[in-house]
Amino acid sequence: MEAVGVAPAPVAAPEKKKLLDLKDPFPAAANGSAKASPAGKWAMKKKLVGGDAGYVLEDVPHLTDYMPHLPTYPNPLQDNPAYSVVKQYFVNPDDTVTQKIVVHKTSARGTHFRRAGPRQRVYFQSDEVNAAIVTCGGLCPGLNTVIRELVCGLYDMYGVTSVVGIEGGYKGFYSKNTVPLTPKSVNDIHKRGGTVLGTSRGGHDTAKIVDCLQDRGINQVYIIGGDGTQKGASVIYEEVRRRGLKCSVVGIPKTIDNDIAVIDKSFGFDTAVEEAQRAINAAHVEAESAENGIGVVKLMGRNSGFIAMYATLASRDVDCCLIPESPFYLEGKGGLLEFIEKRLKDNGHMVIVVAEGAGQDLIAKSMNFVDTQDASGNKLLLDVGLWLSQKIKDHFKKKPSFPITLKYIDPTYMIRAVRSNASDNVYCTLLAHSALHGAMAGYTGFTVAPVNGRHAYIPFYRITEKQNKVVITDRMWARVLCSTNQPCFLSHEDVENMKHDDDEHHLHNTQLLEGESSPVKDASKCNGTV
Ligand SMILES: Nc1ncnc2c1ncn2[C@@H]1O[C@H](COP(=O)(O)OP(=O)(O)O)[C@@H](O)[C@H]1O
Ligand SMILES: O=P(O)(O)OC[C@H]1O[C@](O)(COP(=O)(O)O)[C@@H](O)[C@@H]1O
Ligand SMILES: [Mg+2]
Repeated sequence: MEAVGVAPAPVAAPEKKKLLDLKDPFPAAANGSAKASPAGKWAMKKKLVGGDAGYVLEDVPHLTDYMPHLPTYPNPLQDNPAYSVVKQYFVNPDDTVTQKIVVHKTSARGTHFRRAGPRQRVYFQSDEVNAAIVTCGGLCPGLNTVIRELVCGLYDMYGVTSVVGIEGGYKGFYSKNTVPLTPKSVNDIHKRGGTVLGTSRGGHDTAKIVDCLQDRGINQVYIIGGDGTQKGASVIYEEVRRRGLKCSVVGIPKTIDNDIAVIDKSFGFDTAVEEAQRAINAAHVEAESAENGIGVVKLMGRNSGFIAMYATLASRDVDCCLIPESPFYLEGKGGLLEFIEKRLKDNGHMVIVVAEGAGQDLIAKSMNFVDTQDASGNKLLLDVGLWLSQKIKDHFKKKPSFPITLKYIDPTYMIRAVRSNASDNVYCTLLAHSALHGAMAGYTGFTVAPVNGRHAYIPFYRITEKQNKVVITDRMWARVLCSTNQPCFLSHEDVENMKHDDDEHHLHNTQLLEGESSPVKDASKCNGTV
């Protein structure tokens, strides 16, 4: 393997591989010795390793990057009867996971991530570990399962008995006492929605959080949360490294919005989509039973319309799905109101699913609204469901010969407050295990998640640099348009511009190959119904 970049500086790598940490600015510091300069100056550098045929490993940091002489120990799992029957239980140190699995014979091998899983040697002795777990941001089905499996996994697989919970999100590090977590105390929590630790927005104070880690001797911290949380975890890692602490900082991605880049899908998303079906069914039953019945359902999805899109595809009762990524308009030819009228004339009823982040520009314009933010800096949204329902009612009021019955259903918090379903539970278990295997093996500054079905350790910057969005020039959105037969609200010119804007996104975030076009791209007829 050869290094990509400049001025490679060899370091003692975890698995005796010749990994090269490029431009590593971190001098090895004694454990606990804080330095004066701010963490920002030590911002995370990429750790890239090149190989044959365009292979690149975007590796994650390791404690030995800045503490090169750490001792290692045999992994206690090798004596665990549950795992002794597993052939090749430990992950081969050379295993990496490819970001793209659709390739041509001439394609470069491209970006890879380090494969998650247990290593033959670990960097912590069982009785040395003091682990902490925190949950941040909005609720999501499966949070309790991840907490449970971290606690039980550390106990059962690594004999770790010191695990504490941080209550109420990031601010809990410096404003609350910790709660001890044991397999007994977490035994049943996966059967409940929410998070037993509590959560919050805002309150991230890097210095105070790392002071807490240092004061309490916490040397593994598991941070469960969405894009905002992972940004917070990244700066905590930088500060931990700057202070030269032996502490693995591990991110576990959470959000029902499914807006986290690179990863296959975030946990709880499936459960939320399933729960959304109940609201859509209700809307459909109500709509079907009334004269010109319209059911409007608002679903979560601040910046990304994945829940609305998947719930629509799963249901097949939806006539129109509106998401933040696809602008729409109400009045005139090709507009939503014209479409509603036509669908009601054809079918006598209809269901509209709208993601909460859709149409925000339209509402703001009609209300002269000033932007406000939540404690984490997320833009507070206007209620598109109420607004849309009112606009539809106003429109049909002007047509007394066309009476409608509209029911607005807002199940927003219901779809994220439920317990996780069976498949999310299994997913959460694997996530937790992958996370703790990584920490025990000395990796740090990473997020764990499946990439093309294989769990991988992903550097924080790849998770936080952009949000995952529905690509409306991609095949999946075309499937929605096809199933609902709704207008795509775009002119030929819009589609052309979008093709250009989405090209980079396509090649980066989807399995499309250079030069390959998606059906909607080709369907530039898309200024009416597709
Ligand atoms: N850029 C950032 N740097 C540090 N901390 C952040 C950043 N953005 C958000 N956070 C913190 O992460 C936590 C969760 O963020 P939030 O956006 O509310 O939810 P989510 O993590 O689900 O996206 C909050 O406590 C917030 O203060
Ligand atoms: O009202 P809250 O708790 O701030 O949450 C609302 C937001 O939380 C979400 O469910 C998820 O957001 P996060 O991933 O940032 O937690 C969004 O869909 C929604 O806009
Ligand atoms: Mg977020």
